[in-house]
Amino acid sequence: MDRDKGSGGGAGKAAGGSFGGGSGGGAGWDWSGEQAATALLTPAEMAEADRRTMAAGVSGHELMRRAGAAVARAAAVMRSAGQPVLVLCGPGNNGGDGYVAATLLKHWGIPVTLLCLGQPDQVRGDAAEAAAGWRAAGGTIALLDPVSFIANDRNAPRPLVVDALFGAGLSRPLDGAAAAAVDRINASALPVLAVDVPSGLEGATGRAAGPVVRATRTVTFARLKPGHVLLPGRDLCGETLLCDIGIGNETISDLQPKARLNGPAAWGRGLPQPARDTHKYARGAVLAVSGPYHATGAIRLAAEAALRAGAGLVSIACAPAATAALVPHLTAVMVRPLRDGAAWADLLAEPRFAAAVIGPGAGLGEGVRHQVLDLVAAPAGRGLVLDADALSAFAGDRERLLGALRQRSSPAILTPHAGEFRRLFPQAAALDRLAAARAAAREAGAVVVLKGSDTVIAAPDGRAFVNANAPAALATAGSGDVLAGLAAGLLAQAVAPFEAAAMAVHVHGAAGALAGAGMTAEDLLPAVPRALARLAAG
Ligand SMILES: NC(=O)C1=CN([C@@H]2O[C@H](COP(=O)(O)OP(=O)(O)OC[C@H]3O[C@@H](n4cnc5c(N)ncnc54)[C@H](O)[C@@H]3O)[C@@H](O)[C@H]2O)[C@@H](O)CC1
Ligand SMILES: [K+]
Repeated sequence: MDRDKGSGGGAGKAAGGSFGGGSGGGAGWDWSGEQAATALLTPAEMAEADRRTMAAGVSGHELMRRAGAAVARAAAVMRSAGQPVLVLCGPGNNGGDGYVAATLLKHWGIPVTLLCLGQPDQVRGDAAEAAAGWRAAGGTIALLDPVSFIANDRNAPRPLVVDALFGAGLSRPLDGAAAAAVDRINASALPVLAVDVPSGLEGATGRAAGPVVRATRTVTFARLKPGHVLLPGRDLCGETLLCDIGIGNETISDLQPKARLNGPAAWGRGLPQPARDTHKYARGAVLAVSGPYHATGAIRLAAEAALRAGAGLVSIACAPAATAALVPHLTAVMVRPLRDGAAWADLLAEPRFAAAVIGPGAGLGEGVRHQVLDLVAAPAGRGLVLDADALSAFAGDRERLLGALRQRSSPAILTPHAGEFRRLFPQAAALDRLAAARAAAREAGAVVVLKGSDTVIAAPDGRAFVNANAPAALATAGSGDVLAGLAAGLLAQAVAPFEAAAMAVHVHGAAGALAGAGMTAEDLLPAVPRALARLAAG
């Protein structure tokens, strides 16, 4: 199969490094178990998996046959009774899948029309063979005229559109006839089944630099790609169906992919469970640092979330003036008023605290910067979550924070939303979200949780989880404070920072789904134990 040609020159090279297979490509991630199913493959990695599968003896034609058959099955299920199917084929192997699907649908007695973008005699390799198969089955290939290919006539039958124009081989934004065709598809409001990715979408990033098909459903092969879960790609795909085309787990794990879909199957371990004979001191203590009197609510949310995540004890350190605002609203969480610098130093030196969280409601002054830097420099082994103001306070002095973070032996967790991220990592912010979080994590030597509906959790070595379980209702005041607290609570239980961050994000999303529409951050707190119970039950 002539795939290298259409893969933008990327075959054999993943963005940002060579494929694994021995030279430490994705060191630190075990791919031997069910985690292999959670890999998110870049189009370049997918093309390489395809090439290796072919080298192992499965022909390119056979791979295309399997992919096309999966598309045909999906189309047959999706169309309503009597509905015709309109298959739109592009010039590469994505179009090849379309020819195979059209041939099968015709065999099954389903009315199919096939239109081809560009000259059919320019189709090469396996796609040309698939086109020949379609012709041999009695099919005709007409040229796609972007102006007229979808009838305006309201009485004409409304077909199911199979979008096999461009897939993983997209090498530049769509323009000309391709762009016009995409615009026409989108304006038609017809149901669309996209092959691999909606045409125009970048599989590696979930972005589209030009026109892109808005699909109802997308069939993809072997593994999800980042573009299926990152926004806006996830929305443009509609419902995504993943189909096996016989690319083995071993082939994929040999590539040592650097991204996973976040969730229990991806972590390689479960959430921490208390031992039967444990006690509160053994479950890990969290130190949460409060802001001033008028801004104590945020740290209370974080502190209570840390307790619910399983920390044995949580103490909020605060200025004496803030005590009166905190105490009436707390029960299990303890309050530690700090009368002077000596008390702060004593607190930092207490070995009991396994993790700390600072930032929610903290304020932006030099005092906060000092507290943050003291915590960053705290004894090795203490986990640290920096959120909100703990990040924004360094907007004009970023190197001071990043330099200190890089000195840590165990990475801190940074949990910026897009605005905080831009302030701290202005250069990385121009990249796509996956690349941005990775660049920031590398620069800071920290785990970076770039928050959003498609939160990316990146480690300094380039590994990343992409999260997709967050309901829109999570975008509410105080929600991030709960997330920061969950991460601190997991760090306190000796979960490693990268996994703790990924678990916190997933639990946060699951709690949000349970709390439901109209929820507030307070509602998230009681939903956390319910989310944990569901996750524990599998
Ligand atoms: N494991 C795999 O890699 C498999 C891939 N398959 C299919 O093969 C597809 C990838 O095939 P290809 O690599 O041939 O790529 P595509 O079919 O996505 O597109 C490649 C062609 O489009 C042209 N092109 C790229 N961007 C363009 C633009 N903006 N405007 C106009 N022309 C443009 C290229 O020059 C090339 O001719 C996948 O998406 C999938 O559908 C399946 O057949 C099964 C297995
Ligand atoms: K497509």
